[in-house]
Amino acid sequence: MVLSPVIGKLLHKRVVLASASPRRREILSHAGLRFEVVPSRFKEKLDKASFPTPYAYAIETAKQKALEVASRMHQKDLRAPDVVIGADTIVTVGGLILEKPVDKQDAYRMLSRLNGKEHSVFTGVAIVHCCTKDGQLDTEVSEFHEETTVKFSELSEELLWEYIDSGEPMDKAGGYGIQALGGMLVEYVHGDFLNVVGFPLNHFCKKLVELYYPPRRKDVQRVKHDSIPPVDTFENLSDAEQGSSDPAQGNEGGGHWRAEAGGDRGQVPAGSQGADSNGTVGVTAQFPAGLLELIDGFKASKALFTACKLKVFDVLKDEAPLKAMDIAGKIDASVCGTERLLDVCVALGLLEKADRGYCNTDLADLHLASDGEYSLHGLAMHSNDHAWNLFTDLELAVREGANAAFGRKAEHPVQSKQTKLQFMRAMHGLTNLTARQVATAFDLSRFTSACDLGGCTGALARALTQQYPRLKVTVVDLPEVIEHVPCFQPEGRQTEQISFVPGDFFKDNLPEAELYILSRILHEWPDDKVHELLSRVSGSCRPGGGILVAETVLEENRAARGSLPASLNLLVRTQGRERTLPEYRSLLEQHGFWDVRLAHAGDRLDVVLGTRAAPP
Ligand SMILES: O=c1[nH]cc([C@@H]2O[C@H](COP(=O)(O)OP(=O)(O)OP(=O)(O)O)[C@@H](O)[C@H]2O)c(=O)[nH]1
Repeated sequence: MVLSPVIGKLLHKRVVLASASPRRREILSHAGLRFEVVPSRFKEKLDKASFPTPYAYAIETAKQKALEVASRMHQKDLRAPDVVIGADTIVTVGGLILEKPVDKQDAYRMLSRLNGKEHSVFTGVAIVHCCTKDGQLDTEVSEFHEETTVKFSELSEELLWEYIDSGEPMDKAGGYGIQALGGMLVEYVHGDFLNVVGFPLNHFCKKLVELYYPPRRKDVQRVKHDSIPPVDTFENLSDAEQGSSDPAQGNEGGGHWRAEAGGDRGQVPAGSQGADSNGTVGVTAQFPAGLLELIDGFKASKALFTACKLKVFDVLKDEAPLKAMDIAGKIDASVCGTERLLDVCVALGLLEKADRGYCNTDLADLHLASDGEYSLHGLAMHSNDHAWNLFTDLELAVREGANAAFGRKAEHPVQSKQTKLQFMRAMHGLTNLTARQVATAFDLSRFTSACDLGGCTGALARALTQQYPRLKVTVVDLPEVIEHVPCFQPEGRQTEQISFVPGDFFKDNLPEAELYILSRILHEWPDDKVHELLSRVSGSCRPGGGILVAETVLEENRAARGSLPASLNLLVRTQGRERTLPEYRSLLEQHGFWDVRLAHAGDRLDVVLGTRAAPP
C-alpha cells in the first residue's frame, strides 16, 4: 500500500492521541495508525489577542493539549509515550475566532455569522516526540496548520434552528459538522475536507515524511532518476528509497532496521534490491507488513480475550504495578506463559511495563476490567466464547448466504441458558458506551412514555430517563433476560421511571407508549420479520407518536463506518443484515411512519427517528 511507509513509521511506537474528538480518532484509525486515546485536560483558554494569527493560536492550543498529556502520562509511571498528537480546530469569520458553542444561543450566533458567507477553518496540529532522560521528560515538538475555505448557502432562520435542535452543533468548532447534517449547509469547500472535520490527514502524512524521511544525498545518488523525486508528496516512499530516520533518536543516525513482530512497514525483503541494465538500483518489492498484520490479527484478539478471561486487567486494577511472577500466582498460570502474554498486551497498548512491573493502561482500566460502567469485558468474553466459534464458519456462511451456521453449530446466544448472562453483559457494556449519544441524538423531550423493545438490561432506558426527567420507559424483553436484570442495576440507582416487562415482542401485546425504541434489534432479522415487528409497533403507536431505531446505518455504497466486521458477525450469527437509510426509510414508511430522519450517535451507531402518521 502506497501510504503504509509513512504511517508505518509510527506502528512500532507507543502513540497517543491527546484528543476526545471521535472524528480525530476515526480519521487516524482509518489511516491505519495504532494509538491510544488520552483526552487532554488542557483548558482551551489562551488569550487569542496575544497571537499574531488565528492559526498560531490553534497550533499553540494543539501543542499545549499534547504536552499536558505527555507530562501527565510521564508523571503517572515515569514513562511517557513515544509520540503524542494534539490538534485544535477553529473557524474564523470577519476577524473573529469561533470555537465550540457553549449553548444553543451561542450556536445560533455562530451559524448566523457564517450564513451565506465564506469562512476559514484552521486546524493546528502538534506532534510531540517524547523521551525520558534521567527520569525527566524531554520533548521535541513538530507543528503545522492547515486552512480550508468553506462557504455556507443562504439559510433560513427555520433551517438554522432545526439544525441547532438536532444537537449536532454543540461539540463542533463553528457550530457545524460538515461530515453530517451540517454538510447540507455548505455550498463549497476549497481545500482539505478532513481538515474541517478536525484532522488534516494529508498534511499530517507529509509532515511524517519530512520527519522520518529527510532526503539523504547518498540515496539520491544511488538511485538514478530523471529528476529528484518531489519532497512534498508521500507517495511511493519506502525506507529503501528515501532513507530512514527517527526524530526521537536524532535525524543524523537514521536508517536503522527493526526486527519487531509484524516488521517495519518500509523494510524490504532480502534479495529484492538489484541493479537493472542501466545500472539503476531499484526496489522490486515492498515488505507487506500491513498484510502480515491482518493475517496475524486473530492472534492479537485472542491475546486480549485470554488476558480478559484470566482477569489480568482486574488483578492490575486492584493492585499495580506487579511483576509477572506475582500476576502468574494470582491468575493461576505459569510464569513464562504469563510473561509472554503480558508483553504482548504491552505491545498492543493494553498494559504498560516499567521496572516496578506491569500496570493497566487507562484504556484497560476503563474497558477491560470486568467491573465499571464502561466495561467491555463481557463483550470480549462473548467474542471469545461464541463469536470466535461462529466465525470459523464464515466460509460456509459466505458460500450459502445469510446465517449458514445458525442452528447447526450454535444456538442464538439469548436462547442458550449458559450464554444468556454473558450475552447480556456484552450488550450491557456496548449499550452503556453509546446510550447517552443515542438518547441525545434527537430532542425527545416531547415524549412522556417510551417502550424499549428488546431493551435488555435497561442501559438505554437509564440514559433516556437521566436525559428526560419526565419520561417513563418500559423495557420489554424475554422472560429469561428480564429475570437477570437485577444483576445489572447499579446500586442505589434504580429509578421509578423505568419498569421491566417480560414478553416476546413478536407475540405479546406491546405496552402503550408514545415512543417505541428498537435499538440494535432490526439488524438481527430478515425483511419479513422486520415487517412483522414494524407492523406490530405501528399498530400500537398513536398518530404523532414516534419510532426510534438505533443501528449502524450503511452508507449508500453499503460501506459501514468502522463496522464491516460487524456485518460479517450478522452473517454468521443471524439471518439479519445492516441496512442503508433509504432502506430504513422505506421500511418505516411502509408502516405509516413519516418524516424519517437520521442522526449519528458516535463512531458506530446511528439513530433513525420517524413519526406515526394519522391513518388515511
Ligand atoms: O465540520 C466539523 N467541524 C468541526 C468538528 C469537530 O469540532 C471539534 C473542534 O474542537 P476542538 O478542536 O477543541 O476538539 P475537541 O472536540 O474539544 O477535542 P480535544 O480533546 O482534541 O480538544 C473537533 O472534535 C472536530 O472534530 C466536526 O466534527 N466537524
